[in-house]
Amino acid sequence: MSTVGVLALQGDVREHLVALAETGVLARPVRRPEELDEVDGLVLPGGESTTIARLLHTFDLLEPLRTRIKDGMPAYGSCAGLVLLADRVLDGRPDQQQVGGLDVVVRRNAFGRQVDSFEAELPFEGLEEGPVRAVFIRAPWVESAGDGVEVLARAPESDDLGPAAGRIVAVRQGNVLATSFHPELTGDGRVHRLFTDMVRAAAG
Ligand SMILES: NC(=O)CC[C@H](N)C(=O)O
Repeated sequence: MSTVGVLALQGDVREHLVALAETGVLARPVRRPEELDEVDGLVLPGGESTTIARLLHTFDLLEPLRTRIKDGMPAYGSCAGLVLLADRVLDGRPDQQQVGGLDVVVRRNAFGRQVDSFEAELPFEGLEEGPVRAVFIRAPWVESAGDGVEVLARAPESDDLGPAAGRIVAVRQGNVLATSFHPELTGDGRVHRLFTDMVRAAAG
């Protein structure tokens, strides 16, 4: 059975552990480098990306995590997790250290300037059985994505969203998956299943 970790330094860790376990993998929290060594994939949860980045450094996890992702370990970042996985961040702290791995530019708290939180039904590339109910909470959007990045979902083209309309909110680049929104909060397991399928495929 595959073991999938949730980075458990800050944020909504428990909700991801539950959503992962429902896909049939062994789900466990990761706080130490030895725990990172034992997982086949890792979720970076929502929370506060500046706090998580600082704790990654304090807990000696930043370099090992970068290395594992570079070596092909599947990683899934939701909201703050997307911010951490992006190679570049706009509106982050000037000294913020990125995990990186995803060739995108992300704008932090981007939707927050329009609407602090909102929900929407979004068509999601590769997921059957209809749109995903997406919950956005002070969410980032992907400002631009490199050629190797697949766009999986966009914000609705709604006038209410102003400049946020149509923005990229879900992406995949090889072993790295990320969403601006929080599928762990809706009970719809399809995004977590997509990720654990990536983990099983990588494990062979
Ligand atoms: N719900 C969230 O994860 C919010 C993300 C947060 N605004 C950040 O930039 O870290």
